[in-house]
Amino acid sequence: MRISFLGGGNMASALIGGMLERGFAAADIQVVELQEEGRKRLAERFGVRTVGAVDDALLDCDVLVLAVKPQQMKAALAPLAGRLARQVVVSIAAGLRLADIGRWLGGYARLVRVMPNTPALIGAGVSGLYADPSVDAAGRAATERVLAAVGSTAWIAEEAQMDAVTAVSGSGPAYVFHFIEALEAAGASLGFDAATARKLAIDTVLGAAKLAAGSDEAPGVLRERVTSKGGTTEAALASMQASGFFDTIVAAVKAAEVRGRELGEQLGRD
Ligand SMILES: NC(=O)C1=CN([C@@H]2O[C@H](COP(=O)(O)OP(=O)(O)OC[C@H]3O[C@@H](n4cnc5c(N)ncnc54)[C@H](OP(=O)(O)O)[C@@H]3O)[C@@H](O)[C@H]2O)C=CC1
Ligand SMILES: O=C(O)[C@@H]1CCC=N1
Repeated sequence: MRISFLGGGNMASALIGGMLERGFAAADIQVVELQEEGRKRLAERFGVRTVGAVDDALLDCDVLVLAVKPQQMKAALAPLAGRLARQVVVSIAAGLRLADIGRWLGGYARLVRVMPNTPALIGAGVSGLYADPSVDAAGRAATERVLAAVGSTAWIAEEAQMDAVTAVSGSGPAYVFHFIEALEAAGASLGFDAATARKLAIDTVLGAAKLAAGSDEAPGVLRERVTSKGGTTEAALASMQASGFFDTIVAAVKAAEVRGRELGEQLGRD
């Protein structure tokens, strides 16, 4: 299977790195990227073919992944209009709706909307996938093969729910990194050197996530197991509750979902 990327930034790099780790061949992957520096980095790091503008070789692929920022998409698709025939076009852009992408492509419906996340780089991503009803089983299978190589996948029933996927798992790693930053800062403020504070914070999140992933019990039950009556965790959780930690996270995810819908509506007017 040949895969081409339009845009070679953060997310394309995470996907390509994860795919190569899982046995995809560099010779089957191509990237069109505007930045010369970006092209050099991709070629050196991954050994993939990079070009500065769309060419026929780039379009000779089974799956074309659209990995430019939502605001860049319409302009980036202009050179592709009327040149696609068999490729499954997979957009990973936040917010953008398939109908608008299809229109910008001059009327093309073999489209799948996917929301991956950056842990794809180490094969630990999770992606939500939504296919235009006109995409056949082979097109869905090809898309799933790419994303399953870099993590778990879930087909989403309604395109409108893709903004919620974006808010929960697409942006989600940033929330977790922010939590790690806070735990690390707390450790440092309690006197640990930087390296020790970081190790304690990261290994705690890693261990807790692994425990939750491997357990039949809900995270809330696992939380209760840490929380001894009258102990230290209880004091911390009471402090979190008093400052609205849980509601803050829920509100943040909702803000991301709203922003995704806004992006789709605003950019789709073009
Ligand atoms: N980062 C993440 O965690 C996730 C991102 N996404 C989605 O992935 C997409 C890419 O995000 P991300 O990788 O973070 O963004 P980046 O800005 O890192 O990558 C986009 C790259 O595409 C380049 N580019 C812009 N226009 C064109 C063009 N016409 N042809 C070729 N290359 C072009 C950009 O160049 P320049 O720098 O000059 O603009 C940039 O290098 C977005 O739509 C985002 O919503 C989805 C899931 C997670
Ligand atoms: O922040 C963003 O808009 C993109 C989409 C999900 C993660 N990053």
